[in-house]
Amino acid sequence: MIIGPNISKEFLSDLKEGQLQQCGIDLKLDKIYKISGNGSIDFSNEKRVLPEHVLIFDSEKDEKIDLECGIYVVKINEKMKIPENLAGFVLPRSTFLRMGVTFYTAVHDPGYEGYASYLMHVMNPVTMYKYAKIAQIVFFEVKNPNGTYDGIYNKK
Ligand SMILES: O=c1ccn([C@H]2C[C@H](O)[C@@H](COP(=O)(O)OP(=O)(O)OP(=O)(O)O)O2)c(=O)[nH]1
Repeated sequence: MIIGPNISKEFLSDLKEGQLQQCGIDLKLDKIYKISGNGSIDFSNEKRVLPEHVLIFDSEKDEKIDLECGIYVVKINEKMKIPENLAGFVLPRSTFLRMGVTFYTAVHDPGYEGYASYLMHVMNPVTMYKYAKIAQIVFFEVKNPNGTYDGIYNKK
């Protein structure tokens, strides 16, 4: 069952009026990065190397950005702290899909704390303004979770 926004709003910081949806919560754009260089990954993560993320937009300083087609990494403005019995899933706002833009996202684990990042695929040029609402997070209960998240992206 989805945990409704009147409960899940407690897991997110910096919420403004107008972010609560019917079953989830809209997330705001904070920063946009270009990916530069290659990544590397193996089974144990020993050989994990992340490519460089080059900052091209910061909502704190910039008003808007015109984005060409391509892929970008976006960081959201809300700090989330997920309870140990829940997980979060993020979907793009349908407005972005209608514009030819989407976000690829992974599982937000029980116990995760931080500012999440998503891959943004711009398939049709778009102008984005600071703190635009980009995607929606919904939370689900996890029965018998296998511990809580304590990986390299925690508290980032
Ligand atoms: O699209 C997403 C999905 C999740 N997260 C955050 C929350 C999640 O709990 C954490 C780690 O995600 P995941 O477990 O998928 O990462 P990993 O690549 O397996 O990293 P690790 O080796 O630290 O588990 O990153 C994001 O920033 N973006």
